[in-house]
Amino acid sequence: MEDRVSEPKLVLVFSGKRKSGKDYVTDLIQNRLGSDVCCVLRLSGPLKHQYAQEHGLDLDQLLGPGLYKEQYRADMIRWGETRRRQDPGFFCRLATRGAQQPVWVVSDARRLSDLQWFWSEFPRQTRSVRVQSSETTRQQRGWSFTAGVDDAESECGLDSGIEFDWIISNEADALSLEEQLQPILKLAEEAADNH
Ligand SMILES: Nc1ncnc2c1ncn2[C@@H]1O[C@H](COP(=O)(O)OP(=O)(O)O)[C@@H](O)[C@H]1O
Ligand SMILES: C[C@@](O)(CCOP(=O)(O)OP(=O)(O)O)CC(=O)O
Repeated sequence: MEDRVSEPKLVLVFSGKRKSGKDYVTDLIQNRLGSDVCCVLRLSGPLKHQYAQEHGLDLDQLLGPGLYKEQYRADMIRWGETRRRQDPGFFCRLATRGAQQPVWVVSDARRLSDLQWFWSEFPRQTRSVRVQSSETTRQQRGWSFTAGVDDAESECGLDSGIEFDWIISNEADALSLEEQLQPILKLAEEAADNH
């Protein structure tokens, strides 16, 4: 267990394919709860930070949504996997260090080891959420299949074998996100009230 000033009351661990809308949905949750109550934690944050430093790259561009990140994605995946093999909780620990809000929203779990780390560190508080969109919708948002990325563990590691606590369908013709997120927001508000 880490040395922490305070433990989170609720940890919502999100996963989903590229352009399924993980950032969109997790930002929406944070906007609804407010940044005093809820922080969005990205496991890719410390990964990109360290990768940029070691390779002399522009961190801001790696953190952004543009093509720059995509040029380095396959190599970042390989680099991150080497790190995770030595220590599966490495990026989880770095990403959660210093988080003080009662509700943590982790926007980008990709592998079973990511989820296992949260289940093991915060067994009572952790809930898993999957964001799903069709390939057509993801294509409309700019996705196209890239070998070495979309067929790798980084994108497929949580495709099967997990019973997610919630599955959110992020599609124009699905129930509105407001409605789908209602039980999650209710749980988060209760967790924050008991803080
Ligand atoms: N429900 C939605 N309504 C409008 N735009 C959306 C919606 N979901 C996702 N998007 C847009 O699609 C793009 C990809 O979403 P993003 O959250 O970045 O995906 P991911 O983090 O899963 O790769 C972004 O430009 C985002 O604003
Ligand atoms: C090397 C990565 O961490 C890059 C992740 O970058 P983002 O989290 O920005 O990706 P998307 O939101 O899916 O576009 C992937 C990994 O395997 O760890």
